[in-house]
Amino acid sequence: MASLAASPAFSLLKSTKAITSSASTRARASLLPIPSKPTSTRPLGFSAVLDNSHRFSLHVASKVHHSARGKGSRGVVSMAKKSVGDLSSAELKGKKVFVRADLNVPLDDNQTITDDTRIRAAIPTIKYLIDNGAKVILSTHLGRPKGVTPKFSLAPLVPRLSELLGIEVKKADDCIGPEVESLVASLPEGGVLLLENVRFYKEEEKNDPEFAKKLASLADLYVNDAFGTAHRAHASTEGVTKFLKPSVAGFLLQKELDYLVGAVSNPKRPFAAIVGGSKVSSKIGVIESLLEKCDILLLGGGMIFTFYKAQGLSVGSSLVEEDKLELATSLLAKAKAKGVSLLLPTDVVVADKFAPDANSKVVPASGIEDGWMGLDIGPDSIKTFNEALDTTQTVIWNGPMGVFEMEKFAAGTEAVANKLAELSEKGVTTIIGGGDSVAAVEKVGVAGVMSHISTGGGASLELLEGKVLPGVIALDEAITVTV
Ligand SMILES: Nc1ncnc2c1ncn2[C@@H]1O[C@H](COP(=O)(O)OP(=O)(O)OP(=O)(O)O)[C@@H](O)[C@H]1O
Ligand SMILES: O=C(O)[C@H](O)COP(=O)(O)O
Repeated sequence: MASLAASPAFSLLKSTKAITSSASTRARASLLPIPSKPTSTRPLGFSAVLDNSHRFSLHVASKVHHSARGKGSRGVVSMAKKSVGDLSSAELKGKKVFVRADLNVPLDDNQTITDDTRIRAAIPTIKYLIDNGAKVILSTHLGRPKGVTPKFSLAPLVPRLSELLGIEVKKADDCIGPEVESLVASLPEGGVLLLENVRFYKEEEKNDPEFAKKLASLADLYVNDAFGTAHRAHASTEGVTKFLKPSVAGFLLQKELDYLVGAVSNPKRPFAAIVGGSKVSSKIGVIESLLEKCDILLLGGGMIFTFYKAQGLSVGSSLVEEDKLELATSLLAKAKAKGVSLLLPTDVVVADKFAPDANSKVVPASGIEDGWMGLDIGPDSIKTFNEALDTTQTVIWNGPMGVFEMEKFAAGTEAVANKLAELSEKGVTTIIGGGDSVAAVEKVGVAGVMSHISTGGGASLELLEGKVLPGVIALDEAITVTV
């Protein structure tokens, strides 16, 4: 951490506070005290805790009504989302269950699935329903079609789904209407019918109530397991819940919430966040939200040059968002005020052009010359990041450290992937928050050892920003009261 570490600016960024000092405060802050007299006017707010069984609970402050309690008494009303696992065999046997999954998988020009992660992730919920004698009506979107578009048909998904489920999955050519209704009527217990791409109807994305009602009319109850689409208020993710009860969360949705909300809001500490990617502008919300929760924040990727420039360093022709210099300064100040140890890379790999065959060299953060652009973090930074990560118990990662698509600039991203794999094997909770970081851990071949890899890009970013997802909030609550 040679030059930058020695600079006054850098030392200001380092926390002087013991890393664990705020842990208990933060844990307490995530509990809602039961008020001493009845109230219906508490401010709107959300917080999340993991209970002893590691189950995510969403606390909806605005909806809490309590009877009088003695002054000073504390308790928690847990409004966890009801899960498909809460439904017994008796409640499921013979029932038609509308399952919204996110099977929006990449297909190549031959209509071959190039990554089946999302299909595999949807299997536990479907299997649970099959094993309990339900009739599964499976729905998803694929791509962003404008009307009926053959290349976005779900037909290529059927063989893989059938193989993974070990049964012959039937497919409908539509997602509503008489043909679908008759296929549903002939569905046996334990059978699966895949409806055609729900986005073939523009009413889906418009969250049209009449369309939602038609989808709902096919089934007796609703399971949302489409985490990747939970940030969309669409007919099959949100509208349908108004017509189908119960409406519950699938196992994948539950797991995503457990990690991206539960483990992040109430982490084993020290808790580090690693944020990279191209631009600071697309990660402002995530950084601000994580600054409230983490002990260590490591920044990498193209966004670091905006931070460098804000500190008066030369950045050559590196990616810089000129209109975000003040924001970068304020984020650094915020980290300091919050006692978060924020580490910026102290050296970078620079290139003379944005190309795989560019000339490259390693320079200190303060040594980027005109005509050169930073495309990866350097070896000193990797070492310092690794040392910081060695102290942690929970790590969340979103966004690559460099232009990892080009071999010459992939070392920083691959080093983080390998470090997280090593930590995960030692029992540290490691969460990969979607997007390109997922591609990076897959490229390095360490995806299997991470505690959690999110199946949602936009949805995981929104959750990490602290937003409430429409597809989640619409589901039934399983209210438990703990005093
Ligand atoms: N120093 C850099 N200069 C320019 N681009 C960079 C740099 N470092 C990383 N990138 C690019 O940033 C892109 C990823 O940024 P993005 O903000 O989209 O991250 P993400 O959140 O992981 O991805 P997604 O948008 O898919 O969720 C990669 O394509 C990578 O090549
Ligand atoms: O791939 C995704 O992020 C989800 O399937 C959501 O797709 P969308 O961005 O087209 O809504």
